[in-house]
Amino acid sequence: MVTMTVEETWAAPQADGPLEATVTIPGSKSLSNRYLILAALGSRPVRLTGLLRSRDTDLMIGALAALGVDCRVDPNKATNVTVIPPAGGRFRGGARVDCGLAGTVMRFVPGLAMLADGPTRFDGDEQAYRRPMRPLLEGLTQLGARIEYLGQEGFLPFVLTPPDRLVGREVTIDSSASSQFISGLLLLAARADGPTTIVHSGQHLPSLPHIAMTVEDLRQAGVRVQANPDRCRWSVEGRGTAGTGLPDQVQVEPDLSNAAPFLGAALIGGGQVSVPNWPDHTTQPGGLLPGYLETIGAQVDMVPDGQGSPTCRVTGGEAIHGLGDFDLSPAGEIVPSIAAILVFADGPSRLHGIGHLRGHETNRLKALATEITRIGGQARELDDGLAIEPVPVHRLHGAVMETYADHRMATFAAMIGLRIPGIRVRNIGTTAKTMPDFPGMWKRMLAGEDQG
Ligand SMILES: O=C(O)C1=C[C@@H](OP(=O)(O)O)[C@@H](O)[C@H](O)C1
Ligand SMILES: C=C(OP(=O)(O)O)C(=O)O
Repeated sequence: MVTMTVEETWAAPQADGPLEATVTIPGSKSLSNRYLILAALGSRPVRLTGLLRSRDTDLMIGALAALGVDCRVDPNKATNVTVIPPAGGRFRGGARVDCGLAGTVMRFVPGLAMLADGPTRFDGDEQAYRRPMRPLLEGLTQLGARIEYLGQEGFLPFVLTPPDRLVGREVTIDSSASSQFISGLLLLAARADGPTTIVHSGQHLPSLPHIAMTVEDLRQAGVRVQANPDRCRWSVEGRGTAGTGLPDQVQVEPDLSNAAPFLGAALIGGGQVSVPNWPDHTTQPGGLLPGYLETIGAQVDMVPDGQGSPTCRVTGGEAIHGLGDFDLSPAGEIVPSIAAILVFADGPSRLHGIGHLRGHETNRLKALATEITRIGGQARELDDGLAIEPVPVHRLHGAVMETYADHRMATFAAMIGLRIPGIRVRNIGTTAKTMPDFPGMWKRMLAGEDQG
């Protein structure tokens, strides 16, 4: 294990007065990586604009390149990328795919490997070896794949050998550990010969907005999908080698989950933070954020912007309220940001429906309980979530906070540091998983520099 001195940690800046900032948020990780996959599954070049460029999307671009997809980055603007699928829609076998710690890469790219002309080897960060993979790989096995596990069964690393031909059929998996298993199968099903029906057999299904996002993006790519989330069934028209047909150019929405630390800062630090280009309609779970923040005590205004989408302006209120018993299963990925705000609440919160966060970048329930306790707060894991009790702010104190290679634990710690002096953060660079320059953006927000 690498140990770090205090000097190597990042001193989280405190808010020394009410915030007054406009922050432009880079493209959505989830949309960027879906569009990259959907473009690769098509038969014509697609130009993606406003694409997120961060570790997770660069890993996706690297994975596509390894499989024979030509991804051309605009030399004048790195967020514009043209994706050129391989001729005939057949991906290059014999590839090695590095998934890093990216759920979207490890759960979506094996689908592409089903259409390759040879086996593909999947590997990733050591920490990724603990992220669940088995239900996805069982689904792919039902579609004809052969999986050879190279480490622990059910986890990375593994080799996937594709079937000679991908034929649609009914596939049943338990997706309670991650919605990404269903999304990965849905994306691939667009290229099957004949229809595919995907059935979820488990009790709980997290992150339903992310599944709705996959369905909407497939439809945008001309693929017919019947979605019955209430019955846990999704059917996809298989378009065979005709593949998907995204428009020639697709603009990516800002990442609304990455907006959460900045908008949440207005509650913790006081004042106002605005995020421009807030989509009028979105499938991103971050679309639920304005409503959550209002419940917690913020004032939220959607300020019209004349021509484009409105600006979301969040103003911190007098008090921060606990959420009581609250189901966060639709928006698990923003739990660390919500939790950071709730540390300062005047009442308790019991966040439910998020047991699957134990299989995220790290065991987030354990990490959040540990880090809240470390600064003098009170939190404990629940079977399906996290309980946070109010503690007077003068009892909270500085500490060196761990981030567990988890970008959202790093932004969580930065949020805590807005109000508590002496917070230092280990490995702030881990935020590069989904945000290219979080420390710079945070500093500019605190300085009130307009990033709009
Ligand atoms: O499909 C996606 O883009 C995602 C789905 C969610 O995964 P889980 O269902 O595993 O939480 C989310 O947490 C993750 O950040 C991104
Ligand atoms: C869970 C997350 O990421 P991943 O796509 O790696 O699952 C996340 O970003 O919060």
